Amino acid sequence: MSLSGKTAIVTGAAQGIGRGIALRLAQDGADIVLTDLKKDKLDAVAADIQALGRKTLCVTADVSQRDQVFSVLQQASQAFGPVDIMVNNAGIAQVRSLLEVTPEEVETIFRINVQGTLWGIQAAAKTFKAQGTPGKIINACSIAGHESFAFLGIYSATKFAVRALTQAAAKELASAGITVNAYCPGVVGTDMWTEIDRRMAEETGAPVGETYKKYVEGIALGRVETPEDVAAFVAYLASADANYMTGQSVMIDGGLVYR
Ligand SMILES: NC(=O)C1=CN([C@@H]2O[C@H](COP(=O)(O)OP(=O)(O)OC[C@H]3O[C@@H](n4cnc5c(N)ncnc54)[C@H](O)[C@@H]3O)[C@@H](O)[C@H]2O)C=CC1
Ligand SMILES: CC(=O)C(C)=O
Repeated sequence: MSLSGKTAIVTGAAQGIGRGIALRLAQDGADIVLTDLKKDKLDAVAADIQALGRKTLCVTADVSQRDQVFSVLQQASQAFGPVDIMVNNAGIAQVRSLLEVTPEEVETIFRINVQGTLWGIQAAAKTFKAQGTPGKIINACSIAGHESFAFLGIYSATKFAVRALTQAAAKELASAGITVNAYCPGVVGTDMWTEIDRRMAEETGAPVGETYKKYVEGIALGRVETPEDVAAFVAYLASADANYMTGQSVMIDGGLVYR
């Protein structure tokens, strides 16, 4: 489905799933506003997208800071005019026992994964309403937003919260023609999983590589997920083909968690 003439914003676009989504939406015809904390990596993704003939804008921003997220939307509008698609992808993982996790650690992950998504929903919805246009908001949830995992309890709680925000935002924004959905990947071979595996080894004493292997063995389709697998589904959510869908957090995990 063509996204020609559309402008999309992708947070956490410097690497991993966000990079994959940005490239796929550009392949489908959208101009892309890329935002992340990592300026150099953003510039490299922008170069790849420009090679596809699409326009880009890179904005360094921290999604946990509401004013920075609103500034991204403002800069996007100034550069490209109306914004059509907001992908709230940025997030961090955390491997910690529930008995040991500290208030500071809980606060950090909730500020990024939950508040970061909320500020993205707010800024995008206010922009779409001011433009008087429909729009699509797409959030990064996870299999961990449907089933909580040991030593990933706080991370899972943030993703359950993303699912709650997705449902409430869909209900609040439907009358404005704004749809809100979320993608729920399983085990995607990005830096996030390298770090989860490393920290699982520290927390549980499992050999490095063991946790990753165990999770991957549970995937019915028998292979690790790629950013492109996730991006293909996000491209559908961003397209007119998904116009009648809202409030859903859908598994795209190769068959790992069944709901
Ligand atoms: N890798 C996986 O297996 C899965 C990932 N997800 C979710 O998908 C999203 C992307 O994950 P990955 O690409 O794997 O992670 P990643 O760690 O490879 O990339 C995350 C990106 O987000 C950026 N980021 C982190 N904190 C930020 C902040 N405060 N402000 C702006 N940017 C920030 C990082 O700089 C990085 O470029 C996350 O929300 C994650 O929770 C969900 C399910 C599975
Ligand atoms: C990183 C993630 O969302 C998991 C545990 O699948």
